[in-house]
Amino acid sequence: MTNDVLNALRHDINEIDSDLLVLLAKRRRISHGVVEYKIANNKPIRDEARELALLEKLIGYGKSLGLDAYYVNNVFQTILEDSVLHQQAMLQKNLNPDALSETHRVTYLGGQGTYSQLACHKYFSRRPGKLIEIGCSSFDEITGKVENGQADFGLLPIENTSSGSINEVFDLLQHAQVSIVGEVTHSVEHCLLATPDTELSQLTKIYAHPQPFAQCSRFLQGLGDLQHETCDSTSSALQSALNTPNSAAIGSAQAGKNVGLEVIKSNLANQSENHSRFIVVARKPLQVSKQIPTKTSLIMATKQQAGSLADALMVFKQHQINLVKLESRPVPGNPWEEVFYVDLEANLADNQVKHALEELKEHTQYVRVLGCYQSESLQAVSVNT
Ligand SMILES: O=C(O)C(=O)C[C@]1(C(=O)O)C=C[C@@H](O)C=C1
Repeated sequence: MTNDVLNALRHDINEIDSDLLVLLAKRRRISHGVVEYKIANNKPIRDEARELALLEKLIGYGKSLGLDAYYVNNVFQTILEDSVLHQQAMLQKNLNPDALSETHRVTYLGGQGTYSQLACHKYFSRRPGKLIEIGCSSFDEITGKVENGQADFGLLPIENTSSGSINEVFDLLQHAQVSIVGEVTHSVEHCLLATPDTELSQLTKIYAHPQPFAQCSRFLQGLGDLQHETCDSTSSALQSALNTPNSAAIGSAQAGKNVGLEVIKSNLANQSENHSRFIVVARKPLQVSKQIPTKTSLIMATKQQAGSLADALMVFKQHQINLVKLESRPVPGNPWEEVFYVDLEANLADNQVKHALEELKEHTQYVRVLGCYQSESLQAVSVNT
């Protein structure tokens, strides 16, 4: 094949890709039209029966065109997720017109190319308005900036599929004067990044934030006796690797590229599916529409007596509220006392949640609502392929 033939084929591919983008943008605009109908008629945003019917039809049609079911299903699940999340964000904007203004000042850990920045872009891409980003060097600084009004929103990583809960953030939520107003999940693809021409065998030191160190522990054990230096953020780890010969940092390929570091090894995480969930915090709580899946997060301290946690949890069962997370953390200054973080699959405005919170007071020393927000962990409909 000559170069000209290759160029002609690439030209055709480029044209098809552009056409696909035009169609995707058109589909999204039509989906925005549907949300107006759903607002006016008080219908749930998600229609799983419609999604299933759509996927089955598309998979069948795809087969007739020689496209396999797995491929068609994956492509359209992504399109549907985008459509649902956009519709939900529009609904929320409609319900809280003042909360999302023309510009959002958002603060997160680190800077360019960090996972926090990628998650921030993902979350705010669905919310119209200009984004002003403020990098911070600690979680305390993030909530501090939201509390004192220097930022409208803060983004905090709360859990990861490899390393579990991020305790520092749970502890911060005990006293920070902020409300959880959103969540976003982002896939984390850890790479070992070093200056050009550095070989794995030459490394003597690795820089990273404690979270990537924990999430890549198996890979790091396999490297033997290298020095590990923990950094405040991935951004500072990258800077250190840039300035120290025979060293590397752990971060995303994009973060490395931004500062001139190259990937010398990828897929470092213990689990191949490595995702982090971030919460979005603001000074004031938001209202969440009953037309979308919602989470309510609480913090509670049970009484110091036998069975009090079980009694507290029974309250949720009696009110048929699904509990999706339960985390315990020690109370600073009170050794052996624990507080519990609870995520409920429910809306604070629901009567059963109001009643449950009232009853919970009998079984706890205190309960505080941390926030009620749109749940972005969508469960894809399952299709027989
Ligand atoms: O058909 C609808 O009700 C839509 O809102 C559109 C759409 C889609 O993008 O195809 C989006 C969300 C629903 O869960 C189902 C389908």
